[in-house]
Amino acid sequence: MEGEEGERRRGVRLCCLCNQKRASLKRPKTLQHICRDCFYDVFEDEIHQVILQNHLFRPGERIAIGASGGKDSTVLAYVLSKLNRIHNYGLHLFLLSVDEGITGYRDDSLETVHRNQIQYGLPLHVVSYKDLYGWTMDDIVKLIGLKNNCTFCGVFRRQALDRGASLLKVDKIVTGHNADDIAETVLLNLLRGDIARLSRCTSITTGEDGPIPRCKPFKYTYEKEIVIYPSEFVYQMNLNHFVFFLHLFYGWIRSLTVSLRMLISRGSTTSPPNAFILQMHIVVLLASSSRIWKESGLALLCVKCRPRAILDIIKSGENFRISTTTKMPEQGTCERCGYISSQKWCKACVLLDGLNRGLPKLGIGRSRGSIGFKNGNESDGAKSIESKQSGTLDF
Ligand SMILES: Nc1ncnc2c1ncn2[C@@H]1O[C@H](COP(=O)(O)OP(=O)(O)OP(=O)(O)O)[C@@H](O)[C@H]1O
Repeated sequence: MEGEEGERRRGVRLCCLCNQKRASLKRPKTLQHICRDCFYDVFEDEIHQVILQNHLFRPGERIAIGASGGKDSTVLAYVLSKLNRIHNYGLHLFLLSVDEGITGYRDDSLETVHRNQIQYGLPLHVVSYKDLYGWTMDDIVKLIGLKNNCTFCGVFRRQALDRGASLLKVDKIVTGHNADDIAETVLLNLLRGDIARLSRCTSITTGEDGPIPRCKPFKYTYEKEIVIYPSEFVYQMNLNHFVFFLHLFYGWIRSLTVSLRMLISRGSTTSPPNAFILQMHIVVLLASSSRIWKESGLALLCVKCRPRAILDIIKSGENFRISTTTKMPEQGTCERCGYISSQKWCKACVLLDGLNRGLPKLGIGRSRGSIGFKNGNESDGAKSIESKQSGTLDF
């Protein structure tokens, strides 16, 4: 108490949650000035509440964490194993990584996943495009060139994660998609008029009718907070802060050089520069639509002053109601591999067929005209559920 009085007298701002310790950061989600301990507590507790309120898991379930080696999935693996331990969820957790075969990018991030396997004591399973499809992304880029290769990467990754998950016999897959990813996807789907995706991109659990459901425990977690959180590792492990930040700095420099290298060689579009280009496209699209600009674009840009903008966009996405007369794609299974598909062949099989026949562009773009709708009603306006990527949620 004396300490608190003393801090006050010295004009030090106290944490607005515990009112005892010195506030050391401004929380990006709420702009509250809080101390480090309270930040870690609220960060973890909010995710715990999201898991409980949405009944994401049941005791005894086997859960695969989609581990890309990036910040989101690394923090997800750490937080989920901690919550599982302290709240006795009773989950069996696994790390599942997809190696797309992108030299200088995925091989680097897989090193992180291998480190996480040891640090968190979680079993790791890696599935590769080379083993599953006979092609690496590097091979595909060589064949198809600079444009459109993200279609291959996205479609194959989605299916590869499902295939890896079924090998592990898991009940669910969790991914590190965060609130910013979801808000971005809502806006993209809105701008593209993609009703089918708009209706499901805000769901915390998707694919319940597919092979393995996918959950997003970070649905309401802000990316900026995920970036702040890792210093918890330092704190918990009593590591030397200098060494940690040196390591972090080294990581940034390394990803910057990889990004620049890929930008110069204009390699695979899964690279960070393309994510940046995509975001730039959104800004341009927002700028060209005055209404959206007013209602959400401006809010997005002013997210620093009005952090709720991200949650509001997610809420608007959740509140969308689809008219009952809108025809939605009919889900079935691929005649070739048995994967979910609204067409005769799933998108991965169409793409793979094109690659193997030396006609890689065969399956790119809308599937109209290539392989007809299963039930023959192609002209009804319903589009393939796997026909194109839309936002960061489709991977
Ligand atoms: N190669 C992969 N292997 C396994 N899971 C993946 C892979 N790529 C993406 N994911 C999953 O999808 C989520 C979102 O992927 P995205 O490509 O948008 O990366 P991100 O937003 O930078 O996330 P991260 O920081 O975890 O890489 C990741 O958090 C991860 O759970």
